Amino acid sequence: MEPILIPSQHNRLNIPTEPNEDEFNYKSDEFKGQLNIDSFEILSNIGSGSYGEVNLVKEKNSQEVYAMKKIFYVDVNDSELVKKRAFRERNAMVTCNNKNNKRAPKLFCSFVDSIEGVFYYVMEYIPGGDFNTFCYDRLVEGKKFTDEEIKFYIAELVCCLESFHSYGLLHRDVKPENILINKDGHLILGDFGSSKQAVNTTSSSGFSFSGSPSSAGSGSLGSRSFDNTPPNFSSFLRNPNNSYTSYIGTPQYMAVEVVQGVNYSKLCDYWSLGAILFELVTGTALFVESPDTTEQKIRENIGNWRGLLNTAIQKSQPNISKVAESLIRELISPERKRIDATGIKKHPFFEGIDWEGMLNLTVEPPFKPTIDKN
Ligand SMILES: Nc1ncnc2c1ncn2[C@@H]1O[C@H](COP(=O)(O)OP(=O)(O)OP(=O)(O)O)[C@@H](O)[C@H]1O
Repeated sequence: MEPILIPSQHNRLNIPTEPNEDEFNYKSDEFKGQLNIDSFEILSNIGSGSYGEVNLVKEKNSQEVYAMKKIFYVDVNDSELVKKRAFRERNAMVTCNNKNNKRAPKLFCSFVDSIEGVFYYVMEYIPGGDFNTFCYDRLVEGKKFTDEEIKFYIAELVCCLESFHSYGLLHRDVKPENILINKDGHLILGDFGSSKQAVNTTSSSGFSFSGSPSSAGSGSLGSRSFDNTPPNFSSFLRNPNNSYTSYIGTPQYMAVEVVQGVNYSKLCDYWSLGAILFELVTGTALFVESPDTTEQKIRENIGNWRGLLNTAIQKSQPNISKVAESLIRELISPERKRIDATGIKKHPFFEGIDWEGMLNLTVEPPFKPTIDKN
């Protein structure tokens, strides 16, 4: 299901009509090629989403292989919104690069072709496919995830989210399709088009933060604003006065506060994690009754989450352990009560887990993808 955005909410953002190439163009230290589409040979199509497509490409000089995402911004429904998403994505990836984040695809370069109206991102190719396909295949094979497997994958996602949030970024579209599997079987968080960066609006009293409209439009923002990580960042994200209200995400995984259009914080990503946990444990989606369930109905279901969660948990007995149920209820919960990474790590569901190893990607994944060498 595609992410939903309400354009009027995004028009607050002041983005130049023509994308500023200086702000969008980016080259990592390792990348020696040209910022030009002609420097790449397209090998195959890897995937496509609502805003563009991702191809496997080879840089002609170095013969290095990359995943290239292209996003078209002319002749599309809401060009300004698409541009805004493109800058957000670019900025979030640059931030992750600067922080040497191992849980995000590395961005080698980004550039814009203003004649064709396309944004390009040249990323590290993550070859194990997406987590949605992986889960779906398991379901079709009738192989349920074991508790140990679920523990591993949810812990990996906690590490992804914790690092992302630590830079002041909210992902806002956490769903299995946006999670990639690397060659070793570790999970990597992708698709930052819906992300939001808090802005350092230094005040006389030191750091203060707001969801200022300029956050998505500034090309260098990702690398600049969090060089001085605020001491009190997590409490900012919890503070309703400083949080966000844009309606964004993918219905089935959207937190109730996002659906209701009230203030939300990084905790919206942990609701999505709870919805994924429910799916891994039960093999069914929490707020979707059938493939015919409309987006409107899903939103209504999320509004009535308490009753639906109780019924869904009852229906899933005895397949759902008490400890898994407890973690689901800590995540699919009102925002003020929901736990974040700190709380999640202490939850008995994760008893015995090596969090240090998880963080460093040294815990062996339960599954290693077979990589097609061609
Ligand atoms: N770095 C990468 N390496 C390998 N595959 C990738 C990479 N980035 C994206 N993909 C594949 O391409 C698909 C589409 O990418 P992505 O989700 O970023 O596009 P999108 O248009 O923003 O999608 P959405 O509809 O979720 O907004 C992903 O589901 C994934 O399968």
